[in-house]
Amino acid sequence: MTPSKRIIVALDFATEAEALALVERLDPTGCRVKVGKELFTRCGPVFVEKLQSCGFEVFLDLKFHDIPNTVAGACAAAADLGVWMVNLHISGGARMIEAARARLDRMSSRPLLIGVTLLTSLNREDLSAVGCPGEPGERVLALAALGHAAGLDGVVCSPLEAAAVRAAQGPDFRLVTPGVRPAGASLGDQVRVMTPRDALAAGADDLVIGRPITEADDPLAALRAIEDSLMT
Ligand SMILES: O=C(O)c1cc(=O)[nH]c(=O)n1[C@@H]1O[C@H](COP(=O)(O)O)[C@@H](O)[C@H]1O
Repeated sequence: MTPSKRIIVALDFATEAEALALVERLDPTGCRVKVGKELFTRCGPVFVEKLQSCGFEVFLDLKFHDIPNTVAGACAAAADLGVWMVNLHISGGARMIEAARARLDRMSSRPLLIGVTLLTSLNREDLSAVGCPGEPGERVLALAALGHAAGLDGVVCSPLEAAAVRAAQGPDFRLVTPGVRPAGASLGDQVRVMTPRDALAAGADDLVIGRPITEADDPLAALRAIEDSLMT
């Protein structure tokens, strides 16, 4: 796989027109795209199908978190939609993940099932405030282990935790990392971040990148600059 195919462009737009304006300039053989809560709530499955008909592999990022039966059904719906990757929150527990995986395994083809460990917008203080004292890295490692044992194909984590998760979970466990910022780029609400190049070096398989591309004056040039930074 070329380094550029490692990039998943987060289509966090308010309208289909804005998303399409960028997507029409992207090469589906060079990157993947992510549809998250905002765009999916506005445009729904029809927009995902439109992306797929243009040749894009779609990461459906709805971060399911509910009782096992409900999450299993939602994952089956994602599989029916034909998406490449779907995610859930590992904090929903082992039985929720096992139910999702079991339902997907009964289907003729299924998306990669990925679990969110700890949102990249959270730091130690945020964790403590919601009753989970301790280091973010420790919590990520524990959740990744739980998720792997319950049947996940991989996890979403910050690139800061990628090397430790890779060491603990082995080479075949997929590491999807948002919290990626080119040197000097605005962090926005992200807290646990690394540059694209450092994230890859730390062992990330997929780099999820949104605003550094979508909010750039020239999004395509921003994407190309990130791709170039991965080659050098
Ligand atoms: O699951 C995700 O994709 C995700 C998990 C996480 O912990 N942090 C995180 O930022 N994301 C998503 O990754 C994208 C990052 O976007 P930017 O911060 O604009 O690069 C957003 O669409 C988030 O919803």
